[in-house]
Amino acid sequence: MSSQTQVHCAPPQDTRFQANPRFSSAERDAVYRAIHTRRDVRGEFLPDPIPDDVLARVLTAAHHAPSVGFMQPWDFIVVRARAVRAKIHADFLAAHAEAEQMFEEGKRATYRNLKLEGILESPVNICITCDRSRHGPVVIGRTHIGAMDVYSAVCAVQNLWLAARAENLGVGWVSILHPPALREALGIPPEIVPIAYLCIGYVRDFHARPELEAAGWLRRVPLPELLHFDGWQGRADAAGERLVEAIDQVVPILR
Ligand SMILES: Cc1cc2c(cc1C)N(C[C@H](O)[C@H](O)[C@H](O)COP(=O)(O)O)c1[nH]c(=O)[nH]c(=O)c1N2
Repeated sequence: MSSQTQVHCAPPQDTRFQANPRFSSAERDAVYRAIHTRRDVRGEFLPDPIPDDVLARVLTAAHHAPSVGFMQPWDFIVVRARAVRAKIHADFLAAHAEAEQMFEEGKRATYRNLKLEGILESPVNICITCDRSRHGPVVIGRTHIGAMDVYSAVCAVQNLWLAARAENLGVGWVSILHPPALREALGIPPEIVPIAYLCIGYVRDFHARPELEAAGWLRRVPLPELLHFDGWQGRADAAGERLVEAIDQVVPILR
């Protein structure tokens, strides 16, 4: 990065980034609003450019994700060149046609008609990668579960996704790609793992519900169905029942 484009994201006098003050209820609600109104965006992108300061904040948010042993295994490939995006889009079309055949016959037409990427419509694509050998072979927290570095890179994806929502930017994750084609298009070295290919840009609209839910593909599973108490086979005691009742009272913002 050139010195002219240096980003000052959190100057010490800026109280927004002080560690200790408690969140006000308005700040808390803003965080939940970002979580509940974040959407996977495919077909709603506008071509408007993303200002550098906005993109800088979103990337800085991604870089401040948690990571195993503070490894920060990620890199960010910012893709604007249409020719590069066109290459990746061509691979998407090939993978998408293959994917269709993997579903049972009755679902193929529905799958074919789903919009599952915005590679060319969005002005910027970002590939987040994972350098599994960064800082050497032994990493605090990855000594016994080897995939922790990959999970860390996914945390960066989620930070980016939420920060983008707060900036009124849509993000769509495209994983219907052949990894070798992605590597080739972006010149990713063999030791680096591509984790997420993301389309990012301003949007006409954020859908109120996940598009796959609106299309009748899958529904959101009620949270109580996913709760287990004191073990996989555990049953709710009185405290568990109270928690389930409390969950029923949670009204996700704007839903
Ligand atoms: C790891 C991973 C991979 C993908 C996705 C997500 C994640 C987490 N999603 C987005 C996914 O379909 C979406 O998150 C869910 O449908 C829920 O919708 P909302 O994100 O809540 O709008 C996604 N969407 C899409 O249109 N094409 C894709 O290839 C992918 N791939």
